[in-house]
Amino acid sequence: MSLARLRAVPAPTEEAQRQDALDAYAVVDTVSEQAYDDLVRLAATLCDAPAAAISLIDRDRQWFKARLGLDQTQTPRALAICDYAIRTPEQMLVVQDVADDPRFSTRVVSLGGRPLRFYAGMPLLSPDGHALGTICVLDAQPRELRPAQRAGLEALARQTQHLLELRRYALEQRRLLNEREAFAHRLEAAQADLQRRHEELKHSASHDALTGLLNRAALAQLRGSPEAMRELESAPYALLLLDVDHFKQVNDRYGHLLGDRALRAVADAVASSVREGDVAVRYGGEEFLIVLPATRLAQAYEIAERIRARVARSSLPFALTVSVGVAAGEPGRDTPERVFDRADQALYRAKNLGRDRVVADDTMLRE
Ligand SMILES: Nc1nc2c(ncn2[C@@H]2O[C@H](COP(=O)(O)OP(=O)(O)OP(=O)(O)O)[C@@H](O)[C@H]2O)c(=O)[nH]1
Repeated sequence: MSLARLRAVPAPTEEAQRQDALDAYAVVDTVSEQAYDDLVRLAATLCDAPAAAISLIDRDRQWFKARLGLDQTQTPRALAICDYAIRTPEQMLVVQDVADDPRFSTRVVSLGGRPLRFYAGMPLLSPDGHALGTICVLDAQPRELRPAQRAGLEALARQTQHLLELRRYALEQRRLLNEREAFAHRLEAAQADLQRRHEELKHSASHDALTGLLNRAALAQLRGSPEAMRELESAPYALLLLDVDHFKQVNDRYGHLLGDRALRAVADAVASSVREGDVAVRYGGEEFLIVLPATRLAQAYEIAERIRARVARSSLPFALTVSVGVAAGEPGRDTPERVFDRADQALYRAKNLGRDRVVADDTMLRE
């Protein structure tokens, strides 16, 4: 081989691809591993050499993944004979006497304090032919390799390549696994987000945005559910129909924002006065319907009074009052619509009697 060919420096793009190939193994600067150490020991024994190494040619240095009889863990690339070896990737580089060869300095590596004289390195290739480094044997005296030793060193180079491939395969598997896990997490998060949006949508379809109480659609759904109606009509129940007094004036005098605040105050008074299982609905603009299952008229009247008193005490910059009509239903006797009509008539009377009051329907007592 000519000197010129040995000196040929790889083109920058070729070198960049070679470096990428080496980086794909993520092996430089990793801890020592028994499998690589064993290959180096085998190389030294086979070639009857005091030193051997698996050398990887990194950007500006050679780094030894495994070494035997060598003092350094790495050297500058410019001093690395292995860097020459990888420029002829398909063949072994043998330097019988480094001291006789003007290309190399004997100070490149030191073998137990003695200068290097003999070098034989077989390039390690990636599957697409990029030379990553070498497996090499070294000696402090000039010499040659027997053909069987050359063949053995070539075989060990192939074994080193297999080891490196296994490493890359394991890394790739881990990367795919991580990717799959990340994807599964993203999917889970997206599903949770979808579920949350679904719940939000379901909530907003059945709740009034201003007050947080149920809306008319939810009431219609309740009315349409035979199961819910059976449950309601299994015991005496009551309905409250509540209307804010002179609410138009509130809006006109104080504006819609304060009007909205007043509606929220009424809703709060309602929500804090009913039990779990009661159904509070914003029925119209300033009208509320409260369904009280298993409740008799007198008890319902008390609840209505409590709501009325709480509204009157709410902290608003103006006085706010409500009128409430109360009616009760007997199972098997009154339809909910009939009870509703009675509550509505009671509310009408409350308004006519001067507002800010609760009026109970007494037709049941009279009938
Ligand atoms: N701020 C606000 N006002 C509303 C809302 N919904 C309905 N209103 C107003 O509520 C008022 C209801 O007025 P009316 O039905 O005339 O009754 P009122 O003024 O309360 O009088 P009485 O019921 O007879 O005491 C109207 O002015 C509506 O514009 C709302 O969501 N926010």
